[in-house]
Amino acid sequence: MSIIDYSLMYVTDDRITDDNAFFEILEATLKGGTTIVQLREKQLHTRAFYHRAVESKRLCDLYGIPLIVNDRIDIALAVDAHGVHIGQKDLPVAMARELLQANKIIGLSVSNVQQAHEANALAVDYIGLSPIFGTFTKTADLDPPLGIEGLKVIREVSSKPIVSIGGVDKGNAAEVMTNGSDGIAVVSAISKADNPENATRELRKVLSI
Ligand SMILES: Cc1ncc(COP(=O)(O)OP(=O)(O)O)c(N)n1
Ligand SMILES: Cc1nc(C(=O)O)sc1CCOP(=O)(O)O
Ligand SMILES: [Mg+2]
Repeated sequence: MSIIDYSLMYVTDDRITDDNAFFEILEATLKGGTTIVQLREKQLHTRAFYHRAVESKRLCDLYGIPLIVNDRIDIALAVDAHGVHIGQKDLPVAMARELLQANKIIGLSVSNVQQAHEANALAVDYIGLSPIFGTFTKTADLDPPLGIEGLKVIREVSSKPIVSIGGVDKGNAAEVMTNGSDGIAVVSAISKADNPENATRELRKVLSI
């Protein structure tokens, strides 16, 4: 697989129930230059999730941008996505790697130093540092924010690319990058923007990409 650019990950917003609005925002951020997309659905039943995945893959392919699927390895395989993002309570990484080909991306959530150490020995392509700041987007099962100090500590420990998530926006993205992140993952900074395409361009500017 070609080198993946983790610098700006758009994580889709599962609060958007209307498909037209959902795909309008996805296409806008692709036009604006998002570098990777994570399809994240926590409420949809499998069939509806699959349909969103099929259309998301079509759009991402059109713009030449990799698509990964949150939690659901079956759906990632079904649509030939570029990979998955899994958490500490999802399938173990070793099993995920067995189910996926060696060239698929696996991202793993890391919320403390011990998990960062453990991830070094796992077949993961990047770690999702979660959360870096407070967020209103995800309320259940959220660890305490690590902050910039936590990011610095995990940067020292981790041999993997770090993608920071949680409350990241154009006001703090530069600080997140200069303190050890290889990329940012955002929901609201794009999905709640008046103009998601411009918001994506502004984030790119802040990231100097
Ligand atoms: C880039 C990135 N990092 C962390 C997460 C969180 O994943 P997880 O812990 O599995 O929680 P859910 O997203 O499934 O609620 C992520 N999605 N992306
Ligand atoms: C999907 C997700 N996971 C998180 C974690 O810390 O595990 S925070 C989060 C949502 C991030 O949304 P926003 O960019 O709107 O703050
Ligand atoms: Mg998960």
